[in-house]
Amino acid sequence: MNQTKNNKKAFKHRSSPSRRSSAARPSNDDKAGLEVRATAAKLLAAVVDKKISLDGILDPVHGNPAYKHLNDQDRALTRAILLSALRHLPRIEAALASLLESPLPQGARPLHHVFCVAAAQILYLDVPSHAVVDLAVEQAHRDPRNRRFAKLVNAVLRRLVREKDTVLERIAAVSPVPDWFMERLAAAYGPQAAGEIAEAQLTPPAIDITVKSEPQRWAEAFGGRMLPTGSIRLPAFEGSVASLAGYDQGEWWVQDAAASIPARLLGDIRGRRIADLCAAPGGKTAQLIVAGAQVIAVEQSVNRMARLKENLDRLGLRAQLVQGDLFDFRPEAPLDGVLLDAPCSSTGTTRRHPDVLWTKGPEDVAKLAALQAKMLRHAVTLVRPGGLIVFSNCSLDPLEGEQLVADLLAEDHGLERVPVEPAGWPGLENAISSRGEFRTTPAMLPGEGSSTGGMDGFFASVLRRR
Ligand SMILES: C[S@@+](CC[C@H](N)C(=O)[O-])C[C@H]1O[C@@H](n2cnc3c(N)ncnc32)[C@H](O)[C@@H]1O
Repeated sequence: MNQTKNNKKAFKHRSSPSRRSSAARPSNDDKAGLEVRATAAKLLAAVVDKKISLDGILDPVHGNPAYKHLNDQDRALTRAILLSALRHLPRIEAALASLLESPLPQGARPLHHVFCVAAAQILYLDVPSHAVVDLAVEQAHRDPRNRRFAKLVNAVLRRLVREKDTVLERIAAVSPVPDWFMERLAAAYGPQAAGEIAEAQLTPPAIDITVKSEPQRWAEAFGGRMLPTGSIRLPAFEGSVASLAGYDQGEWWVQDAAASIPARLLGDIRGRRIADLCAAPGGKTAQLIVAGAQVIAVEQSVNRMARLKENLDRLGLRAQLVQGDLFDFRPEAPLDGVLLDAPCSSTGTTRRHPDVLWTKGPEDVAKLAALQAKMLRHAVTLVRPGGLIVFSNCSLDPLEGEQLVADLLAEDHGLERVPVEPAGWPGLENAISSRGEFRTTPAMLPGEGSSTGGMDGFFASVLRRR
């Protein structure tokens, strides 16, 4: 009750930095901390309010200037705060709402983001809580839009620190994903599985790699876990993957276990002419080349094609590179197979890209599904009779997967589905549907010992041209 009174007063209170004692002012050491928090709040606003993708904002070359200006350590902290805030946003908002007597004034979005950035650290990150509160209060003081709420920030966040355990218990029942996404998950997978998928997306993913050869030897060398799918799951480590053994020598590449399956569904492709129609950054192109195919990699984006080329160069692999729109791509002769790993809503990758759920909505799913259907109809025309088409993407939505393929088959393009055979992967028994399609979710693949479980949500279907 006392707290409530304080909050009420704090709404009315106005203070200016000049009225505060010098002891309350931040030291030089805190300046970097303040810059990190201010940048995190600004970037959270860009994602949530302006629907800008986090990958674009955090791009080391083309990204947000305030972020690029930070040193490596501060960038890492900013990124960790943002990922945590976005992963847990509905629960953070519920926690704050339970401590505020009345909702923040309309239009107080900058204040909302200051609160969310601080609460993400207090509830979910290993950062000293008193420092988080002090920095948030100072941050509020420094922004004319938030200055009059500085006391409220102080009161609410101190209470959050004191009551952290009870608050965490209280918000555990709050759905961790936005309503639109939970509704779609529940409609597709049923309420229980939808809840499990939503919870699974809260766990940051482990790093999986695909090796050119000798997976068992590499698994032992890294102390990693050999996954039933053939990928190696690395143990937790600090630092960059580029510093690990075999990276410079091009022995392996980073690729989620689920993402490594679609290319393999083309079967024995030694000597076959295969086009990878949406190729960059090239994880699946590399798999097709290593499997012995003559590969044509088609990619529309100039920047992403440059990245694909860099990746193949590092791996010492060669493909014919075609930079351009796949709708303009016509091979000289019909192909033996195509892989269409189409651009999608990416809702299967929310463990690493939690911003997706805040930057995209049901209308994007529908738009992307329509584009994918158009791409798939074109892809079909590129293969010879008897040739295979693998259609895949990392969406969890049937509109971009099961439904899309069923609609295409109903149109009759002279196509038949080739059922994917159950592979007998322990822990992944449900990854092949009764229709013979590959479907994973982040809730699949249990953890083992200290090795994290989970995998990206992926869909893949194999079609044959009659
Ligand atoms: C899901 S990503 C592909 C990932 C890739 N297959 C891999 O495993 O590394 C989709 C790619 O399709 C590309 N793309 C989108 N529209 C395209 C089009 N009309 N023609 C060719 N590429 C396109 C995007 O630029 C993006 O790189």
